[in-house]
Amino acid sequence: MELPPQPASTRAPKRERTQQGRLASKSQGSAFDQMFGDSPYFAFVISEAGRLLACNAHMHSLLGPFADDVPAAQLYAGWVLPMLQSEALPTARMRGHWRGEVELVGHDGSSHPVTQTIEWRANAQPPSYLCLAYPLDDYDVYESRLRFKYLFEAHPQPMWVYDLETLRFMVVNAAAVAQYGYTEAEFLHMTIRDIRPPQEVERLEQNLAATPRKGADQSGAWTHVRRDGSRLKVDISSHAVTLAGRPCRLVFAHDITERLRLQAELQLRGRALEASVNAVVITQHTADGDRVEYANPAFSQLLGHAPENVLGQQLETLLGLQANDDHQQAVHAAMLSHQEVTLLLHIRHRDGAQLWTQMHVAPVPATDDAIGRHVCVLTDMTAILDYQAQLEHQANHDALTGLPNRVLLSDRMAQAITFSQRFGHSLWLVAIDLDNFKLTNDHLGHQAGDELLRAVADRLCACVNEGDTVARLGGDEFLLLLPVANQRPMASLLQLVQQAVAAPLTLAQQTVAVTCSIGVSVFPADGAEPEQLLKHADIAMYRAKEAGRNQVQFYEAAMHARVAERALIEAELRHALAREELSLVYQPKLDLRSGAVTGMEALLRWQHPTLGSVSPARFIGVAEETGMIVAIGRWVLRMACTQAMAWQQAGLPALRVAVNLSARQFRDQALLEEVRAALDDSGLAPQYLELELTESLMMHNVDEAVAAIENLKQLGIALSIDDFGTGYSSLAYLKQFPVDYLKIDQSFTRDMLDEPRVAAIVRSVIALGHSLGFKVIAEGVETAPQLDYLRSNDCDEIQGYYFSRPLMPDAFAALLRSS
Ligand SMILES: Nc1nc2c(ncn2[C@@H]2O[C@H](COP(=O)(O)O[C@H]3[C@@H](O)[C@H](n4cnc5c(=O)[nH]c(N)nc54)O[C@@H]3COP(=O)(O)O)[C@@H](O)[C@H]2O)c(=O)[nH]1
Repeated sequence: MELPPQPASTRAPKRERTQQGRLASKSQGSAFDQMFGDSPYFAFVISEAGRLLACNAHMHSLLGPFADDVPAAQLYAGWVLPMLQSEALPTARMRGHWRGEVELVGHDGSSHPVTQTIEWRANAQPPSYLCLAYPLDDYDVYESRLRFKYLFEAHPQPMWVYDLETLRFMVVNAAAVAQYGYTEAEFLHMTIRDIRPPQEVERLEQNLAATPRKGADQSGAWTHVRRDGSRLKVDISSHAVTLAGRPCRLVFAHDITERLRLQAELQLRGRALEASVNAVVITQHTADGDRVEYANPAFSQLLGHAPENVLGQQLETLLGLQANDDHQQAVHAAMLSHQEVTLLLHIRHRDGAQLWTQMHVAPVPATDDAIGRHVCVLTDMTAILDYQAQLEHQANHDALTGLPNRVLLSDRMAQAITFSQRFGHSLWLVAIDLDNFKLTNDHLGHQAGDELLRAVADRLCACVNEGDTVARLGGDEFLLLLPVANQRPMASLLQLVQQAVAAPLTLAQQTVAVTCSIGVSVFPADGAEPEQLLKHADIAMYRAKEAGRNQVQFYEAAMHARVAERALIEAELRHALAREELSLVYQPKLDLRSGAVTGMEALLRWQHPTLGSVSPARFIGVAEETGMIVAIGRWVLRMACTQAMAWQQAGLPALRVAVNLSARQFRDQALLEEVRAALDDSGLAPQYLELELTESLMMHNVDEAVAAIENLKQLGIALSIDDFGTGYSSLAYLKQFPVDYLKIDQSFTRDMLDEPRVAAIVRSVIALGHSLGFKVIAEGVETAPQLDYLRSNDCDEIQGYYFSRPLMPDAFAALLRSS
């Protein structure tokens, strides 16, 4: 019920009273007029909202006039209003009626103590309170005041009346005593200034100055001080009353300290929600889903919806969840679960972008069991999950080619083995290693090498089916994991892989073709464990390399022994130089026309304490692959020069010593300097040193080989092409090499008398060598017919067991002396 200011005390003109009478008739009908129109009592009707709906003529003439829609509060003295609000109307509403003494006031300020009954008429149109009041006699007044005193005293709301002129407290109730800590007696010696802090006194004075003597009801928030000095915030409502004939004000002081504290706290929490970087949304459960009741700015920002478009919307729609997909169902279940649930959701931004969010759903406890509201906190996990996915990808994939790496391959192998076991299929592991990749890398640069590896990766992927795995294990090693079901044509697949890898490509403006060596192990025949299968595929691949590269080898148990031997050789060879287990033997070369010894080839020997004499065929390849050949070759070069010089110094004929140069040595940047140093340190004149280079070594990168050979040649040494005929030589290139000798490979010498085709090759090589200005020497000459054939076909020199096996230095010196 409102407490509006009381209107000025003026009587209404007759016309208004008539209108007011009509107000009563309109609202309540003639029944009200018939019953109460002429009554000497006050009869009136109050609406539910506290407005005067009708009144009888007695009331209108004595207290009115009343305008339309008058607040009922205007009919009563100020002190009555709290009782009316807190007791009279609620009791009438609850029990049907209420009876008590109140004070009605006329517009002229006249006071009318009355006994009033209030009846709640729920069925009236509109539902309303019917109020009947009749004046009190003196005893009634005394009794009424007594009742008021009790009500005042016992009321839980702190109240007092103060004198408007002296500002002294005239009466205070027990609740005020409790709220402020003063005794009643203390209060009665105080003024209302005494409960104000100094800074509020001026405001009080201004307020009092503005308060008319019998002025309006007032309200406002004030700070008061208790007896102990502590402060409290109070909501004051003050009403003009007359006590002991003096103008006073009745004051209600409602302590709102706690309410303000809670408000401030709520404001703070509200601010925290608004400022939160996490999206917070409150939903209300309805028959058609959970609808947004509140959403903080972070929620709008997360999903790209304008804040005003979010309220009232279905949460699942805003999250962009598809009906009945897993995430939508998870949200739905969480909302019905009555529990706090945390979900990881794939949601959709308004622009369609997919986002990963963690959504914590907390139900807000409702008074009954019904599902009410939920507070949902959404944390954007997109960046962290993307980062995790990136890390996971990096951990499982090769950075250069993007192919699965060894880690992911292990996983896939384990899965594939399980799958193959379950369905009775076999599984092929195909280890692929590029042939001479190192050469490409060194000659064309790492960038070109990387490009080659990427191209090979793409080509391998193009060869296989979905469900196969192409992995890169590092360097130039690739692996295919191929489940074999339904008579898959594996032979043609391997052929396809070989062809795909070997197809020419342009790298660093050069056309390059790289072959590969392939090793295959098969599950379950070659092993049941991933590691074992990998190892066996690897062994087969090494076998393919050993067997001349560019071929496919399937794993066989016997290969294992070869691998073990290779590992042993490698381990022991590392110490061979330091332990002085290496030595050189020398095999003479003869001029076919004169029969004179023209020179000798230095050949390496390894005498191991337990392995015995280890043939170069067993260890040169290992030395080459591991890079040990560089140090060993340097030693051979120095030793051969020193020995040749020693023989010269010993008075033996000055002969040229030939030293084999491996591919690794040839590519070594320090080679030129090492040859120069070997000559300088030994004192051997350059024309007495010959380097034997293999054909394949020279043809790999012709331009670089030509440049390197020219540099060596400028030292004044001789050069020969070893094993000629076993590789591929372009005649166009051959012309460019400033070499001295072509050396016919011993396999041709061996077969030339038995195979006319080989004999024809030998004859062509001799002719070719001569046409290019080279001398031709045949190695591996073991018989007189071989020697005769070579001589009759104009070969220049020979080397072989027919004349001499490779000899120890002393034996070689003896041979020289005797020849
Ligand atoms: N990079 C280096 N390679 C070297 C060095 N020393 C040797 N080798 C290479 O090892 C391969 C095997 O050499 P080896 O066992 O010494 O065999 C050589 C001769 O003993 C053998 N030979 C000579 N005459 C005959 C014969 O009439 N019949 C026959 N069956 N074999 C014979 O031929 C090998 C010489 O070959 P080549 O070098 O091609 O002239 C071999 O490839 C060596 O090159 C070294 O220090 N560094």
